[in-house]
Amino acid sequence: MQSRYGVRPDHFTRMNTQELRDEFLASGLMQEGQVNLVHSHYDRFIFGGAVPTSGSLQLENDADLRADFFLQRRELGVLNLGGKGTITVDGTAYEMNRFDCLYVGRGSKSVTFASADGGSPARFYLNSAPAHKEYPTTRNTQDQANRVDLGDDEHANKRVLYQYIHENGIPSCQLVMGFTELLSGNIWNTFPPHTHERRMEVYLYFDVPGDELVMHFMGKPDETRHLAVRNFEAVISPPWSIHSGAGTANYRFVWGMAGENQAFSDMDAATLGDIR
Ligand SMILES: O=C(O)C(=O)C[C@H](O)C(=O)CO
Ligand SMILES: [Zn+2]
Repeated sequence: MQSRYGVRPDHFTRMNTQELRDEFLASGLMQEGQVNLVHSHYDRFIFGGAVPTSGSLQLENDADLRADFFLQRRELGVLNLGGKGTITVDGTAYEMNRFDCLYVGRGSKSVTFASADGGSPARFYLNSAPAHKEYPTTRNTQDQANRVDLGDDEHANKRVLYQYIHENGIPSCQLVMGFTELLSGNIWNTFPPHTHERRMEVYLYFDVPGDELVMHFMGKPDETRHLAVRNFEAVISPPWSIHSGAGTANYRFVWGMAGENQAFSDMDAATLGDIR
């Protein structure tokens, strides 16, 4: 598991492109036959990918957690972004179709991932945060997620949010998780942007076609920088940073948050006039 230690806003403005990418961008998360995890020290959020092919993969404990097992003091959210698969939690198997989400409660000792067809593997995207109590392990389909329609064609930001783990959905200690899809011909996400000093957030971009990319914007609203992001790359957003993107084509992205509260609407909106 890689560690990312975090940066102050005044330090952030002095970083060059490579330094920004090294600190905030995570690549290579979805490698076939592997589990790859990144541990951000913002809210101790762990994110990554598990792509089982011929055999199953285990969510292994990590020495950095000083725990007896990975979920001893943590909760986990998993979204399947690939082919059909199964997640087995302490002996109970959950069938996972594309866009099914599984919440796994604190205290679960064994979590394994498998694909129905290794040639078209499940691509499990994982978000985990420290947890103070156990909530039930729960699977929801895309139909069970809360749908929120945002944006309009005039601003090229028409998009649909699917909220799975949130205040009025699957209950959790602090994890909030779902994904957003841009409708055809639309390219902007989360613009005008916002910050939420109470929560950090990670975006994983996916279904970015071919060589297309998303220019992801971050920083305080009046000191923005950008990262060029490809398919299955994630960006860590510190609580003080906007998180927004414009693609050269349309795309989807998973958002996951942890921190002080779970109120999705607790955002400090930036106006277009604030952005520099
Ligand atoms: O398209 C959007 O707008 C989003 O998906 C916003 C994220 O969900 C977010 O930033 C929540 O804080
Ligand atoms: Zn946000």
